[in-house]
Amino acid sequence: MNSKYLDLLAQKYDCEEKVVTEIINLEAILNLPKGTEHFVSDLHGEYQAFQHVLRNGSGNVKGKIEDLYKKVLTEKEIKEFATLVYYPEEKLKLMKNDFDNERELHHWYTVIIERMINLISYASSKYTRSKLRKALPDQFVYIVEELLYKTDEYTNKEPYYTKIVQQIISLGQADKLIIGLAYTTQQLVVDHLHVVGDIYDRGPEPDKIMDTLINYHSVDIQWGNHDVLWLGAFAGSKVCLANIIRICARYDNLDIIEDVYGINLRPLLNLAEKYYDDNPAFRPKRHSDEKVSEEEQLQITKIHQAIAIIQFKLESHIIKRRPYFKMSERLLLEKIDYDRSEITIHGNTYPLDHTCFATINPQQPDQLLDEEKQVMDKLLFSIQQSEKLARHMNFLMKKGSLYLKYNGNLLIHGCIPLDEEGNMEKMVIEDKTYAGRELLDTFERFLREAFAHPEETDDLAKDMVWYLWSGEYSSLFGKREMTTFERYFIKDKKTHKERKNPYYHLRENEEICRKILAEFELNPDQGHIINGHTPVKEIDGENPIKANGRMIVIDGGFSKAYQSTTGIAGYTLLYNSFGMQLVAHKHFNSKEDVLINGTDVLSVKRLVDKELERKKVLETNVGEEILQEVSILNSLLEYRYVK
Ligand SMILES: O=P(O)(O)OC[C@H]1O[C@](O)(COP(=O)(O)O)[C@@H](O)[C@@H]1O
Ligand SMILES: [Mn+2]
Repeated sequence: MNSKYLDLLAQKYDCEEKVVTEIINLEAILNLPKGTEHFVSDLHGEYQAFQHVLRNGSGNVKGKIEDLYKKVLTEKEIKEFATLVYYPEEKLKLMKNDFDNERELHHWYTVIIERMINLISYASSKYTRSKLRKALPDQFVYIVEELLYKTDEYTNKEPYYTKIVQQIISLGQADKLIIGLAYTTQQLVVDHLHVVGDIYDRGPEPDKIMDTLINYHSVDIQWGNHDVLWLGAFAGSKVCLANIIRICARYDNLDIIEDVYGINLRPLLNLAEKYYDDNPAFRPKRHSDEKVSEEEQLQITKIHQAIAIIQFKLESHIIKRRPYFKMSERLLLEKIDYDRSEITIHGNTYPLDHTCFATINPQQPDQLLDEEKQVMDKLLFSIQQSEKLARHMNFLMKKGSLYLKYNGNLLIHGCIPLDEEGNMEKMVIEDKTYAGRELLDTFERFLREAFAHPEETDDLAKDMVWYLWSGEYSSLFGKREMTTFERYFIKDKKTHKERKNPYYHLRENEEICRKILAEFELNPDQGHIINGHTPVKEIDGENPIKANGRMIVIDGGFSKAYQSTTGIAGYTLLYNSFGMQLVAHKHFNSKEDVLINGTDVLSVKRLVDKELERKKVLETNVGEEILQEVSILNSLLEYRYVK
């Protein structure tokens, strides 16, 4: 090993004992049980529902409480305790109303603090003390450690501990301590979080999800098609930008653009007011619980049309300059007979409804008006200036990838494009042919290049991001063509259908899944493909565990817009040292409902895989890294200290 490097390392480990201690520490960690991984996907801006799943660790918190207290507490007490761990601030407020006097309250504090300490002790039993220390509330580390590690064999210390707890209470610190301990528990029950794509779009609060993830102790993200659309927009792709604004208008979420990310929509509104009117095809989808005034709805409807038409024009430019995208069938504006108000697609002619083509010149239908160009320039300028969006997008890049190999599993939002025979589909990009893993790596390279050059708007990397959103061989889209235009303007529902990539029926087949795992150099006997993107229609009896357990689909639809078709409100997956469990979540009503009624939304847990022997850190990705560190430290020991 390079001696310069070892010299540098020796500055940190400046005596033999330090190196030896670290080696012993790392070796010990390798033999601990593997930490619990938590998989979620398709959050689609549903911050509240996501918070709940995160806070209860997909049922893990309640499970641990039950292990400890099933025999001593009633079901109601267990529910109350669990709710206190999920939402400590709010639940404390509610609980405190129940006590008639201070004495009763103090007694309750004493009991609860002891239970919480027990719970933490249990939940942290597979971690090192140092890891636990990092998870403890800063201001109480010393006190909590005293309480945690009390060995009271000789009962000498009993009064000492009782005194500590009483002091905390009488000094008015009990609430703070309980809140801190609740968050520590939440952190301990899940070691690492995987977000298998689609944080953005449809729901109202993707920004809050991003803030939560930024503050989360350990997370990775596999980008979803909606996430790359946002990345593309921020990175300079105008067509991606038009798309995100269109989707926000469609779902009545323009305040995300305007208020949350501070992007000025005034120029777009002015354009929209000038050329558009009311149009039933473009009215926003209402949030069930919110009322939009008629005036506001009309404004959104106009913006929605203005940005959709800009999007269709811009798409046409990309399709023309990238013939190898093979999307000429999507040059829809050119397939319109503007006099007859008809369109011919795939050889069939359909009447057009609810048209809004005031800015389109039939001779050159994809030409943007100067006003439209200016609006897009201003929007792009504004979006690239947004500090908050910059923070969120940089994090998405830093923690994200198109797919991830983690502890033997393949995590991917969309699909691996396949043909009907199950072969990896090929795509030619600038005269080179790619397929399978290589195609995905190429897509990711383009995305990173696009992000690194926000000043470019029309280069291949930028166009590629849009291809990832809607191209036939995109691993994120997974469908043959996106029929947005048809859904706005053509009645015939046949034209709305988006044909899925054969992957989506072939993934039921174990051999196919094994082949995909092998393509990614993963062990097909042990690995799983963990997929998001397509809602599992449990209502129709669809099983999220496919291909003899090799394939697990965890998009059950956090997205409210999709819950009526799925029948549930999302799947999540837990993978601990004993194996993998799939958790189905029922519809999440509200935080208030949980607080008052203790209704936990998760329902059935299903076993996916059981480990024959408890899995250790040694057998994980983290274990691999630790082994490398140990090897480096051994080199240092030899080079520097062993004479
Ligand atoms: O329901 P909407 O808003 O029309 O969106 C439909 C579009 O969303 C997509 O399903 C992509 O979003 P998902 O990744 O959530 O499936 C497209 O295939 C489709 O064109
Ligand atoms: Mn998706």
